[in-house]
Amino acid sequence: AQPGAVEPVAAPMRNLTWGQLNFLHTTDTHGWLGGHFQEPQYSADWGDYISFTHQMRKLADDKGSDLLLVDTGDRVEGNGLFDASTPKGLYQYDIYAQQDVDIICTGNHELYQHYSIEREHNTTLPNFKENYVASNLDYVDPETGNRSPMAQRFRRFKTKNQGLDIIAFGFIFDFIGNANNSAVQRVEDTVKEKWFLDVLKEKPDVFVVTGHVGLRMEEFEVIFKAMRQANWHTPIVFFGGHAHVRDARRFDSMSVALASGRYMETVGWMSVDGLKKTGDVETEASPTFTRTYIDNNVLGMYHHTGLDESSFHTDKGREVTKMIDSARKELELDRRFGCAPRDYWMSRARFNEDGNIYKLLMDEVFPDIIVNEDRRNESRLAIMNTGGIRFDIFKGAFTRDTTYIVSPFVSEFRYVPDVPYEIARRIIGILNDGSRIWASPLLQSEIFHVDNDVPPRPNKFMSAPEQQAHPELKRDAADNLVKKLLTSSAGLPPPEKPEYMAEPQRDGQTPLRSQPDLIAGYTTKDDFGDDGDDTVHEPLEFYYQANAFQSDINFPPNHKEKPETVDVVFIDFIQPWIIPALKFSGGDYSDKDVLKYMEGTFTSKLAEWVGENWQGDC
Ligand SMILES: O=c1ccn([C@@H]2O[C@H](COP(=O)(O)O)[C@@H](O)[C@H]2O)c(=O)[nH]1
Repeated sequence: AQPGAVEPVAAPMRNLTWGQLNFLHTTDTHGWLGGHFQEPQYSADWGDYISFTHQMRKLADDKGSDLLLVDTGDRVEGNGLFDASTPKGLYQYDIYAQQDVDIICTGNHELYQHYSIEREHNTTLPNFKENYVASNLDYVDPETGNRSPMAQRFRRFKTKNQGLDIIAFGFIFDFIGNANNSAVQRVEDTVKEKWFLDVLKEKPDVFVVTGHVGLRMEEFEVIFKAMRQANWHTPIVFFGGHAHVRDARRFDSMSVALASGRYMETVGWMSVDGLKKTGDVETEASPTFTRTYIDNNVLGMYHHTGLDESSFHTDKGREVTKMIDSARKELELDRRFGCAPRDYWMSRARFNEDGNIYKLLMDEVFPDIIVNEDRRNESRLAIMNTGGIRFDIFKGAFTRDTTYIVSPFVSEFRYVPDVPYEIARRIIGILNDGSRIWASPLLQSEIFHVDNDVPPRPNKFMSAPEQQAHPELKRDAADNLVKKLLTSSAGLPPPEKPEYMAEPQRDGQTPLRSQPDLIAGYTTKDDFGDDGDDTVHEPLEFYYQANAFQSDINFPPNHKEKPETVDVVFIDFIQPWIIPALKFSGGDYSDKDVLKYMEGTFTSKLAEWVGENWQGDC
């Protein structure tokens, strides 16, 4: 682990089950190759992971089984190691490439910016060559406009020890926010293509579908159905991501899926037994599957390899730890901007209570930072999406690294000037509407006048991915909130607590037992049961948060008086929802009415604010 990281403590552990074919899975690492400095249970770095995979491959060789490494994208954006350099990723791509990943695909974060698509194409692709699979993603040459597959559409190979015949795919969900030097083909169209249908006629021992796709998203369903229609008898193992959660899903008796969390907190383990090898007598495979979510720390890695501090680490692993350490120093990631006076949580505190990160932004940060000198005296509503915040703030040093961990995006603030307050006040309620208005075709044609075939995106995409993945039961609670928001006079969350804020939610998590030696962490419940986490944890609390939050700035001091008009200021990422929400509120606005509000990104403004306001000791 990195120097300065807090040491992990031993915790009650569950063992891994090995099979014929085994997988280690990372996803949504978002630049956290240095591990977590303030959370010991996730403190292993990419160098430790390299030592771990080396030792696990040795174990596989000894057992005569096979081990494959899979990564399902979103390797970039979310940590100083990637975001703090100019250009972004100056050190990250090289550090990441020290790992031998057998199957790797692309996430949406590799595609938001023109620049990161170029890096994916000219760096990650050559680094991983035939291991990189892009089943529904094309690269568009910025000079010629020519479109060609980002990488091969599928990969066929034999495993090292048993010669198992594998066909692997690499999908991305139907993402539409990509820069124009890439093109994502809809999954439902891809599975109808001749090349795909031809591959399904083959009879490998296993299909491995990697995808930057949440396990409960429709895209995996579509792929599964298309595959089973063409091929009834081959086991299929899916590896997904994007939702930032630990999850496992059973599609049928021969097909399962695994998702392995986020931010290098989790290394996913999947084992498959009962496979039939090509050439075996013509009987059907009757595979069995196991899954484990490994907490990313060296004590767990020692446990699973049966090694210790003196025998576990490899020269290469140590070398990569040094690469990370020196990159962090070059980037001055430990440079302290201020000291957070307490913890601020994204979902471990209620939306409107002290200690909630959005409350901190609404009440303290936005009124200070959302200022355009020429319009300083105008009343304004400043709106941002909760998903724009990516991580909690822990009490103590707030560093250059923390800035990017909390806010990695390059988003700026825009505004629509002089909007009648009667219209503007409704926006926040509509952004947080938990009903299905955003999916309604009527709304699309009658209110938004959308004449192309791209419907308004569901408004839950403004919230944090972890929450987007939460199951249906939250919808009713969200609907109740919306009713209150829409009828409340300011369009702000009403003063009384909506029902769902009253008690913490723990779906996806099962309380285990309360033991004094347990540390708080994931207690996952998936289609396999509730014994998936390798470390037995005390459950974390989870409170549902709104999609977007709002600060009323420079309002008349007497709260009963309302301004005639306000500037509607918002983070640029949510413009696709702000304009429809304005229309829905009765305002005839379009993208043409949107102007830049001020210089600087939210990220840079947050760092400045911390520097000016959190100058205590830590
Ligand atoms: O510029 C951006 C990009 C993304 N977001 C938020 O992130 C999620 C998507 O996160 P994944 O890591 O891809 O799952 C998106 O829904 C937004 O909530 C953002 O706010 N700004």
